[in-house]
Amino acid sequence: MTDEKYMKLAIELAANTKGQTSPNPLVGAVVVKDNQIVGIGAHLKAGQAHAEVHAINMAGEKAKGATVYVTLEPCSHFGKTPPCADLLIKSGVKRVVIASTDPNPLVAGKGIAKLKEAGIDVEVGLLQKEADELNEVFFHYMSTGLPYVTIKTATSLDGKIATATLESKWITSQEARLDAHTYRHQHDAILVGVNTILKDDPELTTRLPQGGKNPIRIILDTSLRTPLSANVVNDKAAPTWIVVGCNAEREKVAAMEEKQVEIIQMPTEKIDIPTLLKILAEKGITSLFVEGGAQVNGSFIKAKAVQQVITYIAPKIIGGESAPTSFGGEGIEKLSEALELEIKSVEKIGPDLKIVAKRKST
Ligand SMILES: Nc1c(/N=C/[C@@H](O)[C@H](O)[C@H](O)COP(=O)(O)O)[nH]c(=O)[nH]c1=O
Ligand SMILES: [Zn+2]
Repeated sequence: MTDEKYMKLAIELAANTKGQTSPNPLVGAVVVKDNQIVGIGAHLKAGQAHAEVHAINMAGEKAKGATVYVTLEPCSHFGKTPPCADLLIKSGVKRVVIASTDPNPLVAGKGIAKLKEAGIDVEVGLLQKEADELNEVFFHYMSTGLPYVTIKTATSLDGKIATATLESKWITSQEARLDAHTYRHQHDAILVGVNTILKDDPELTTRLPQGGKNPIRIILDTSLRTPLSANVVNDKAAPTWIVVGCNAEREKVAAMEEKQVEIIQMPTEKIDIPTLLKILAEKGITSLFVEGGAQVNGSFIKAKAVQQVITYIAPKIIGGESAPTSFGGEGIEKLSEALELEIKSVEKIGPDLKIVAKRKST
């Protein structure tokens, strides 16, 4: 098998733990000796063993003189677990092939330097593009200190998210709605505006046939209009945080806290998205799934606080100039101010279309 084939396996191992490792990166490792795979591993959960540890443990004695393929530069600092670079040196591997270098300024290049000093043959950059894409959330969070934001919209062919009388259930198909739940599993938190709570009383949980992690539920609700009877307040299916302005009534705040809802009070009357993102990042949110509605989506676009937009389009025409579209707010005047993205994929999901678009990497 060529180097590429082993690195593809390591990337595959990492890709399959998506949604499990946050706030840590996705990492896969494969140990090969005399053209035989003698150990494989992936980082499974933050705080637990790194991918290299699982793979080297599985290889045992066979690690001596072996080649290790790892999707991210081995760590060289004492985090929750001892450094992988030291483990690789101790286990006597001969060669280490790395896809991505670590973006964390504290570690970048240190792991590679340690391995080279120990006389290990190190090669960097094999399938780096695929491996970097895998960790776009982790790299974004490390380099900006802010959560990676995905906005999901679901519209008719003519771009409406509801009729003029605000009926919206359902525009897209069951298959498309189910597909969106994969992103709920993969993101640390899901965010909607209070209008969605008042209109749909949603659960905002991950209901995939194969199961999945429920994201933390974040509600933007400046004057705390979320009813105490709402699903997200009572079902205890996941933590619920409600973001309010500084003028939210103290009694309402107290009543919500009584029900174990966490209230995030902004220092300003209105909710400022960039300030909110900093607060969420400090609370460990590395990825945020924004499911609208139009007003909330509009505020994220205005703040240019989005990395990925996922649009589901149903082959239906709703019409009506007052029927709402995906992005509310005042919008832009000049086309040159439009948020530029690039389309990454277009696919059919049941009768609907799914378009994934991403911000051009700056
Ligand atoms: N109206 C539609 C959607 N609407 C999305 C949100 O407005 C819903 O309140 C939210 O998905 C409900 O979450 P739940 O209670 O956890 O199921 N989303 C879609 O993909 N297609 C639609 O046609
Ligand atoms: Zn490590």
